[in-house]
Amino acid sequence: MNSRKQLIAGNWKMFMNTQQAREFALDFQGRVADVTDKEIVICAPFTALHVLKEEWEEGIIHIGAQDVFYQKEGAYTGEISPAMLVDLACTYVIIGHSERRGYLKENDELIAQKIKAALENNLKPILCVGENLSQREDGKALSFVRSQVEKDLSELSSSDIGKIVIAYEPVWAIGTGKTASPQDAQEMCAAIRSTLAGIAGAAANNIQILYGGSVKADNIKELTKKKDIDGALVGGASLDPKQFADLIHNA
Ligand SMILES: O=C(CO)COP(=O)(O)O
Repeated sequence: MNSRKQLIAGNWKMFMNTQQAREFALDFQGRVADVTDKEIVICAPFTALHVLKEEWEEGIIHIGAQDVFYQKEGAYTGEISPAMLVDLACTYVIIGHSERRGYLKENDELIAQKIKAALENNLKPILCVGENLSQREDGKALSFVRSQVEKDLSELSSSDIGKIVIAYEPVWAIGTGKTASPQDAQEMCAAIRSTLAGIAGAAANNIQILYGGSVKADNIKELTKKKDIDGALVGGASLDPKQFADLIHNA
């Protein structure tokens, strides 16, 4: 038996200005007010976080950011510290998304530092891992993702590893309408769990592992039915309150 609750997180990426965020916030909260068996998170752009704090701070919807820096404060132009996110009522933060690894050249060492800093400030990291298409076609997906997990968690104690969330997001499935098959997604999430067990022991059993990549209201159920898939990290389908609420209800 495990104590894993389903977690459905939206990643708004670089969408939603403050007015759109407010309209979403007001509409969405009523649509999911009945959801008690799942955790719901919206990871908004930094510029919209204060709006979600104003609308949701007392509610059931958790607020998250999409990145964080690893220093407490200082001369780091353009960066945002973990404490600044806590000040904006964030409890989650996405770290190591493939778009940042790709466009911003973030490497495993930097990602490991960010995870450690987030945990020191009681922010729950959602660590994103996943292979690209050529790694999948070459049969290297499992070994690549396993090594990402090991490197990105290398700075952490076993008890800290127990506090994180992992999102398996195959790069080729993001924003493409191509979802990994439930079998392939399950195989990878099980491999991630066994890697976690290797480094953190029994804590691995309670770590939420999400799938991400073209998740929609009509394909979520077949994914979350799988034993090691504990929810989803959702991009495009989290931008519309009705669509995202339907997805959560179907999960
Ligand atoms: O990258 C993702 C979430 O972090 C997935 O995006 P899509 O759901 O738009 O494919």
